[in-house]
Amino acid sequence: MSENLQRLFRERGPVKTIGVIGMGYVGIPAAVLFADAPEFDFVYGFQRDSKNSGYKIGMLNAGESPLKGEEPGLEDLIWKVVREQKFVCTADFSKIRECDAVTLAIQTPFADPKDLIPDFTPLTDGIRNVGHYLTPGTLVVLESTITPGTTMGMAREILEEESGLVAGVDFGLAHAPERVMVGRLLQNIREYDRIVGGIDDVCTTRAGELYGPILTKGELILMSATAAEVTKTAENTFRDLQIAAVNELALYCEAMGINVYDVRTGVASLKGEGVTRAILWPGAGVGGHCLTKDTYHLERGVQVVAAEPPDYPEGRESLFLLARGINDFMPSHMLKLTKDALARVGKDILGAKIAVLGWAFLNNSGDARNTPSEMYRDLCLGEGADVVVHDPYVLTYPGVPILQDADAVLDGADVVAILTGHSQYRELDPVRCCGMTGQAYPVVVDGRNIADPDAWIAAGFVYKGIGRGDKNGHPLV
Ligand SMILES: NC(=O)C1=CN([C@@H]2O[C@H](COP(=O)(O)OP(=O)(O)OC[C@H]3O[C@@H](n4cnc5c(N)ncnc54)[C@H](O)[C@@H]3O)[C@@H](O)[C@H]2O)C=CC1
Ligand SMILES: CC(=O)N[C@@H]1[C@@H](OP(=O)(O)OP(=O)(O)OC[C@H]2O[C@@H](n3ccc(=O)[nH]c3=O)[C@H](O)[C@@H]2O)O[C@H](C(=O)O)[C@@H](O)[C@@H]1O
Repeated sequence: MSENLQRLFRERGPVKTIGVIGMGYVGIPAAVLFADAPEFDFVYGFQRDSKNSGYKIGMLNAGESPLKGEEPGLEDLIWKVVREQKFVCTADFSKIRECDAVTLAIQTPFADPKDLIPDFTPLTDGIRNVGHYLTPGTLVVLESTITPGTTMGMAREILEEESGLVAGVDFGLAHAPERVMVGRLLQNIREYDRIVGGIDDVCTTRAGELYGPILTKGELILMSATAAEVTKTAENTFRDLQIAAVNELALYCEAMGINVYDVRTGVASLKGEGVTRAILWPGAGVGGHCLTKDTYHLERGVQVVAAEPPDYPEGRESLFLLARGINDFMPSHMLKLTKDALARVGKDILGAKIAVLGWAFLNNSGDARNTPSEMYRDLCLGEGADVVVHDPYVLTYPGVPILQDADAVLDGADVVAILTGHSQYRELDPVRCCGMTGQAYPVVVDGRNIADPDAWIAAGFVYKGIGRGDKNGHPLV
């Protein structure tokens, strides 16, 4: 069967014209890197002319980047490939007929973060478009983060239905997940190893020929399409698991009256040939666009792909889902630390003013997607507290006033809760902060190991810190 496809690839020759669908954080850098590679002749950037994103077409064709934030080298590269007439952005999907390879980098959000069912509508719309214009001998690659089983399942079915062609016989199909981080898009695509997985070996090889030319330090790692889908979701599932492990350790250390950071230093010191303990950092919770969803993609994937449920300890919850539960528990633990500290000075959380320092989910970032700070704020509001939020990078957030004036947030606060490890919070002067609160014994709850316990206790705070069992029961000064 794949001999036919091999023949078609041979007749077509090496990939020369590429189509990238979805001009976003993933599609734009990929498209211009393909366009800049001497191995390829021309790249179409396909972008639907939608209300929200249609503006990107004009910007890109003028050599400008529509992406927010600093992306070193990206705008120069866009300008270069546009000037050299190696790249054009278009909403004319019929140009797919001219492409030897088409990649799809379309968003795959969750319809409702609570139900964690992915909304593949934009992606299936894109796949349908590709199928409509698909010609024999073309390679189709899904780059979006997808539930394992999607390439071999939904994507293949739609492409075959729309084109009347057969995957693996008339056209190639593969998955090559993205690992880029906003802020270093070009560097990540060039330097990270690239997972490439075809629905069969012929497709995997062809897909490797597509990505090889844009890698500098990165190596190709070839596997099956489903293994590539599992790799992408598992790499974030494992990071979430590592964080959950150290969060659980922090809770134990608090209960045992010891300092989790001493333990962390000790554990991390165990190094040697093949010996490592990838112990990460405990904190107030796990936010972001990746770790908060990819575990659920993996869990759903095993239901889709496995003919039989996996063999697993009877009645035991998935370790990966338990890890998600522990990480999502950390804002509740921050609430418990808050209430315990207030009780130490005869106060109740009802009516207390809580100053939340940090809304972004990541230190020194303005990205607040799925931020644990929101979980903590909601819990405090549910207890009748008055919550004010400070963040130096997040300027607005739907339904939540975010202040950039720390003094205004600290003024009269009963509690100072540090939810994000922004560097500037390390510079806070506890004595001045205590004065700003105007309280006899204000509370500080440190979710990111930012505050020096002794300094804040000496300044008159009731201190609580995640994992700081050695300090959390300190005598009042
Ligand atoms: N942004 C990131 O840092 C990373 C993203 N990813 C994954 O890559 C995928 C893409 O993510 P982003 O680039 O961030 O999304 P994005 O939202 O920035 O870009 C998607 C683009 O596709 C366009 N689009 C949507 N439906 C379309 C259609 N039917 N036809 C043509 N264009 C269409 C949108 O208008 C938008 O311009 C997602 O699955 C995401 O999970 C993976 C790793 C990192
Ligand atoms: C392409 C992609 O999906 N990249 C992922 C991305 O993860 P993300 O942007 O979500 O950042 P992250 O550093 O994992 O942090 C996620 C959340 O976890 C928390 N976090 C992170 C590390 C840690 O030791 N403890 C902890 O509590 C952070 O505060 C944050 O709320 O960036 C990670 C990275 O930068 O290392 C990378 O490992 C992930 O695979």
